[in-house]
Amino acid sequence: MAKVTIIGATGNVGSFAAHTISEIPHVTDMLLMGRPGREEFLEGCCRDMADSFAARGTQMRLAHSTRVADVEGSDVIICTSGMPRQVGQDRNDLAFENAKMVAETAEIVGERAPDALLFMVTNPVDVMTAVALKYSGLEPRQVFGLGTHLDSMRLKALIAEYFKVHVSEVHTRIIGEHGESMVPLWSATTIGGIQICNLPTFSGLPHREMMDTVRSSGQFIIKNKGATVYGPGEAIATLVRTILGDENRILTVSSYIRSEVNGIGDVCIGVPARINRKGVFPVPIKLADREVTGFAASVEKIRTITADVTEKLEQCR
Ligand SMILES: NC(=O)c1ccc[n+]([C@@H]2O[C@H](COP(=O)([O-])OP(=O)(O)OC[C@H]3O[C@@H](n4cnc5c(N)ncnc54)[C@H](O)[C@@H]3O)[C@@H](O)[C@H]2O)c1
Ligand SMILES: O=C(O)C[C@H](O)C(=O)O
Repeated sequence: MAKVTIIGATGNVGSFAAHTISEIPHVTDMLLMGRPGREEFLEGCCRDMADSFAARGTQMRLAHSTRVADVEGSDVIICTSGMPRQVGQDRNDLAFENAKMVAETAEIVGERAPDALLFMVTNPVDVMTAVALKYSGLEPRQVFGLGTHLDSMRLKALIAEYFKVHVSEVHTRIIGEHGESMVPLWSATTIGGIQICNLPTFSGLPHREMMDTVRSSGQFIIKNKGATVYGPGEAIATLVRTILGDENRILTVSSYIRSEVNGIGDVCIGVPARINRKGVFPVPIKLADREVTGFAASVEKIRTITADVTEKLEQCR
């Protein structure tokens, strides 16, 4: 039995995520939240969703609101509100504008729903996770972001296609920034449980091209259809299912690390974490030398942007 709130439910990602989450059996209540002035649109969303529930036989209480204070009683709060990037923009270009909204929202969430898990989707997601953690006052296990889970899914699909195997046979991870400096962990990539470097065909794998495709996927989709929706929506639902099912799966999300990755820490960034009903728990790992160099650079980049945004936020408060 759980209540899930989606802040930004009138947007592209929020509205599709609401629909995918409505298929999770643990969810008994869903609150769709939008900005003041969007009441009619939210009513329309609820009515439309109720029609789909009727077709599927889903039984769920559905409500809408434009007051963030109504998050009270939520088990999971997903923040998808904020500006998306336009063609040619980097996700980090959105940092300060979205941080203002995230800080304000997170403060209210911290006051009204101190036991909830706060799940950030808004970009740049690693920086927004840090801002949400700071301003909500919640514990690090309670605040996390979609991180490199979506990038890991994208890479997994490309590897499965290359080796002509089902995606469930592929385990792989991308860590670091959900952005240009992301780092693939080839050392942690397996197919059918066999390390990828022990497969003779590995030498022909177009690593660089695959990572170029993953890095540019968001931009490609935005250019062609305006927004990325289905991938993020399904990725969000996977995380919510993992939490509410208390599944203890290890997924790669943006989380506050102290020193879990080769002693590197004090940043919110994409890392493997065990996820259950209590929240998100980064798994201590030791990376190969080449991977550490890439990860350290990614951490440095995110730490610098986070510090800059936080300083600017403090100045305008
Ligand atoms: N982390 C990821 O993997 C991932 C994936 C997809 C999208 N995103 C991010 O999610 C966010 C939403 O993307 P979208 O395509 O749904 O955008 P969208 O424009 O369709 O929706 C944005 C929503 O946020 C609301 N909003 C915008 N500015 C706001 C503000 N200042 N205060 C309150 N609400 C505000 C809008 O009313 C709307 O409901 C973007 O930041 C986007 O980059 C992240
Ligand atoms: O690329 C974007 O801006 C949206 C999202 O982060 C994505 O990777 O799909």
